[in-house]
Amino acid sequence: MTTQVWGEVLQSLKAGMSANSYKNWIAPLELKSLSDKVATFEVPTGFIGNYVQQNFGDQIIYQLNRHEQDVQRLSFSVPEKTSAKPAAKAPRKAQKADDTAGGPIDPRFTFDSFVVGKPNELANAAARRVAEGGPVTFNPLFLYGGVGLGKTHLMHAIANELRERQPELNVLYLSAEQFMYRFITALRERKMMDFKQLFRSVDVLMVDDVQFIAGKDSTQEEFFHTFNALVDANKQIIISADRAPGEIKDLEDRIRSRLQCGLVVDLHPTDYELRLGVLQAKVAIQQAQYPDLVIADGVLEFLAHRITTNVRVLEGALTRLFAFASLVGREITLELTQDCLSDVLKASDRKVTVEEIQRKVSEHFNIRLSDMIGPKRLRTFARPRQMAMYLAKQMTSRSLPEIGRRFGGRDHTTVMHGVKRIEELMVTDSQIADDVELLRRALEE
Ligand SMILES: Nc1ncnc2c1ncn2[C@@H]1O[C@H](COP(=O)(O)OP(=O)(O)OP(=O)(O)O)[C@@H](O)[C@H]1O
Repeated sequence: MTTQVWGEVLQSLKAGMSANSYKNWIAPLELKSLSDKVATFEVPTGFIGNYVQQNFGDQIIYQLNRHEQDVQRLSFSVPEKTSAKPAAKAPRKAQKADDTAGGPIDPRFTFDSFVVGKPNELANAAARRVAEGGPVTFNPLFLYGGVGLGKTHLMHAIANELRERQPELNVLYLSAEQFMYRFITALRERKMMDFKQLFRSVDVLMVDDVQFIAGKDSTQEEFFHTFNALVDANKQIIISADRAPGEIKDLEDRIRSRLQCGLVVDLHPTDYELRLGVLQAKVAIQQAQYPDLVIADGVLEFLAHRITTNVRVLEGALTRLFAFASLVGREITLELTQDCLSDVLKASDRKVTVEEIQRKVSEHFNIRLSDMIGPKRLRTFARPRQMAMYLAKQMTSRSLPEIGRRFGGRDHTTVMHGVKRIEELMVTDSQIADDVELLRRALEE
């Protein structure tokens, strides 16, 4: 397998998991060989190998096969030099653990670079309040929401702001996975006193993706003690998770109730305005890198409508688009966008089908579905039909001939004509523009 293919597999894996999981478990993998349907990786420690096998093994095999590699099993090996003589290495490791107890803070994740809209305004306000570093008013601050909606970004923004305002504060950010990893290492190396001391000496503790410790009894136990010690000492704790405390399964009740004691705020799924805002902000950053690139009108709006999954996917799509356009040296048009991002667009429009669009539009105009699809040319039917064709073109990745087939076997030129007609009317007739927007929103829900 070429490095390029492995690079693509890594990208696919990255898209399917949290940034922390990727960083902690997948990035350290070094593919050594691939033969007899076995992919062999070198890993820094046996623990990582076992962990990856149990938790990500199926995903890795699936993605390898998706990229045309015939793999049925994974094997992990630890290179000689790191596995040998653990006793001799112990002091160095302990030293390193102290230096890098937390994950690094990304300097790009600031409040300035965080775009605020209705879905995240409360979370943003709460995070800002904590970042002011005044007296602890709510403890913990519990941020939750779906994948890629900005939990990690907000936590890093708090850390960045606190470090600037009060550099003397000991701010520790780490993922729940890292917490567990440090805990297990401390147990194994009989360094529990160091571990406890380290975590009890912080002024602000941030633990990302806390749902990860659910079902892991001894880690939960240690987390509980750390949490209590810090709250008792009036130190700020900030926690994030992919769901509300009450919905995390296999979490001990005492931890759950502790987590609910402070302020619990959620990041809602993005809406169109927020997505567009994020895109505009990211474009400004990208254009600093590729100053010659031109982006055609309507491209950002198209992306904001079509990629509704989460901000990470949106951001990834834009980066890819810019890199592609700079390689081919062309303006970013709608066509180029559709070409370059066909897979992302396809994946994110699974939700809306042409049939749903037809149903919604016929309900909206109070006509029968059979009349929309049928041959009648009366404007009462033709206009809604054209609107449904337009929405199908915008909101799904179906080609014009495919759309035509779903509209009673019409030719692709008829669909093209319909789409154009609606585009023209949207400029001159505000009623049509409103109808389209209303329908689009209804379909996105
Ligand atoms: N409102 C926003 N404004 C600007 N960028 C954002 C916003 N929301 C998310 N992002 C960006 O999207 C990407 C994913 O966000 P982040 O890693 O914070 O998500 P998350 O909620 O922690 O996801 P996960 O559960 O996968 O860890 C980051 O690059 C982040 O900067």
